[in-house]
Amino acid sequence: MPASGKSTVGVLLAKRLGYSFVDADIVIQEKTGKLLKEIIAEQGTDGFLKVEENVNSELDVQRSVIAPGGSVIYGPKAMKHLKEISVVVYLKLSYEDVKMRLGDLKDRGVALKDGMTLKDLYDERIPLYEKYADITIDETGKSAGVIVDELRTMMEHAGK
Ligand SMILES: Nc1ncnc2c1ncn2[C@@H]1O[C@H](COP(=O)(O)OP(=O)(O)O)[C@@H](O)[C@H]1O
Ligand SMILES: O=C(O)C1=C[C@@H](OP(=O)(O)O)[C@@H](O)[C@H](O)C1
Ligand SMILES: [Mg+2]
Repeated sequence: MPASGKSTVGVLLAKRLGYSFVDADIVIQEKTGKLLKEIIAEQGTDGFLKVEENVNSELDVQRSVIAPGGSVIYGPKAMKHLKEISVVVYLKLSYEDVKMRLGDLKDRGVALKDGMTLKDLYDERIPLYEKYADITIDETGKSAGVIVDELRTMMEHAGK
């Protein structure tokens, strides 16, 4: 989910593992020369999702932690690619915690279709995150440091 801590936890994990860190949102911005919210304003949510799916499908990295945007989950081509090249981690967070962390949805550029509430988005996405996850971590009440420690232990057993 947006604001579940992918970028925060991802960079800490990369440092601990001695890996590179790739934030797919930054790659999108570099490739398009635009802010995410500008892409959404100009091309709509569906247009943004296509750009995001294409960029994530083309990620060609090794020994890296990748933090994609939460909406990457809507792109089957991107998710197939990420499943092939990586261990996919689902950072599980309650609706209340997501809402509290997110703040201004428009400013953050969440891929919210017209008329959809954050709760609708949460309910729509949960089955998708569950479907694609290789590893799931319940983040409730855990600091980023604790989550990184748990992830490192789980990764050792994931074998990819
Ligand atoms: N384990 C955590 N506990 C509390 N707040 C967190 C935790 N991990 C991240 N955050 C905060 O949540 C917000 C969103 O984090 P971010 O890494 O940008 O998420 P994402 O990349 O998944 O959208 C930030 O303000 C960050 O400091
Ligand atoms: O989940 C979403 O709809 C989105 C999450 C954002 O990334 P984070 O998940 O890093 O916040 C970003 O990709 C885009 O603004 C859409
Ligand atoms: Mg992020």
